Amino acid sequence: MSTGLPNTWPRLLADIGGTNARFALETAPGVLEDIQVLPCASHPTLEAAMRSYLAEVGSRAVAHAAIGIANPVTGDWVQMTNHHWAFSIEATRQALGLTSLIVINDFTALALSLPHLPRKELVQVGGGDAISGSPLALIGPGTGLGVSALIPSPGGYMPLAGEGGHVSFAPFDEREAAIWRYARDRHGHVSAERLLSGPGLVLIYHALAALAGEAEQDLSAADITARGLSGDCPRCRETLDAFCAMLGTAAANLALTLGARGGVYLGGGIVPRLIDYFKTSPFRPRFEDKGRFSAYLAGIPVFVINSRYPALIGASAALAAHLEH
Ligand SMILES: Nc1ncnc2c1ncn2[C@@H]1O[C@H](COP(=O)(O)OP(=O)(O)OP(=O)(O)O)[C@@H](O)[C@H]1O
Repeated sequence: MSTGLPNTWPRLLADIGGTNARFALETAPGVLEDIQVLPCASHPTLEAAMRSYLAEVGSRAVAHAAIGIANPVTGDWVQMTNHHWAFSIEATRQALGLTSLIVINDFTALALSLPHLPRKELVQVGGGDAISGSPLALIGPGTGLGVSALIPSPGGYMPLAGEGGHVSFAPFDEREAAIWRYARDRHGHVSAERLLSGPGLVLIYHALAALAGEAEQDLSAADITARGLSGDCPRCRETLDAFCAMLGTAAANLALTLGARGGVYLGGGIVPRLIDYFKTSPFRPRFEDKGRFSAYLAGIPVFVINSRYPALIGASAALAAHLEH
């Protein structure tokens, strides 16, 4: 059934993370204009942020909108995992006078963008060629840890809508077992996201400082990165090395689970900020350190997504598919 007026432009696209909300107007297929990034904390609700953006860009009539958001989307009521925004999709659609509003997980949106990203915006970190017709895995640390994939099907790629950031963290060696114990003593269940995220960088730093019997400093994730990369703080550097190694384990686990010989894509806001260091960090050796499956993993290319607004491109693809059916 047609959803009505599918060719009405502009369309409103949004990518809502735990820290930032990114908005754009799509004025023709794949053409994004007026991209703005608003801190989520500056607005009491998503609807208020959307209204503020639309007012800012001039109140052009928008009929269709798509949102990728950092939480599971299981029905009409949406509750963010790492921020307090919560809303009804239908009430928001009506309040904003939209004909259609679709809401999908932000990493489902990011997965949908993968076939559309220019090669020059992907930084390959090891491995061989992608095997066409195979699944593409996606994992990305930011405020949280997003996970998704594209699975080939006769009708094209199908995106996964899972919550793979919340699987249990799997320590690889004694140091990681000690970090796991430190985290479990404070938080109970230790998910992968607990350590592989911006807050996770801080937690790993605290754990390593405590294990070394050092007084920890009050450092943010960005501070740890800056000091680790500049060489000013060996414990910060150890934190980055541990973080990248743990991400290698998590990415390889995902690749094995999915048979992702089409490649593993790394999204989120953290890895692109570390990109030069990341290429020679413990990430890739750890990715391949999987016993009898080391050769299998050695062939899989890893691509760091170095695009500015990739999830908006995925939201555009999701909306186009929705309006065509
Ligand atoms: N230079 C840096 N190095 C490492 N981490 C950083 C740096 N700058 C910011 N961060 C962390 O990155 C996280 C924000 O990630 P991102 O830019 O992906 O935002 P987001 O899209 O709002 O997050 P998400 O989609 O995961 O909810 C925050 O936890 C922040 O502390």
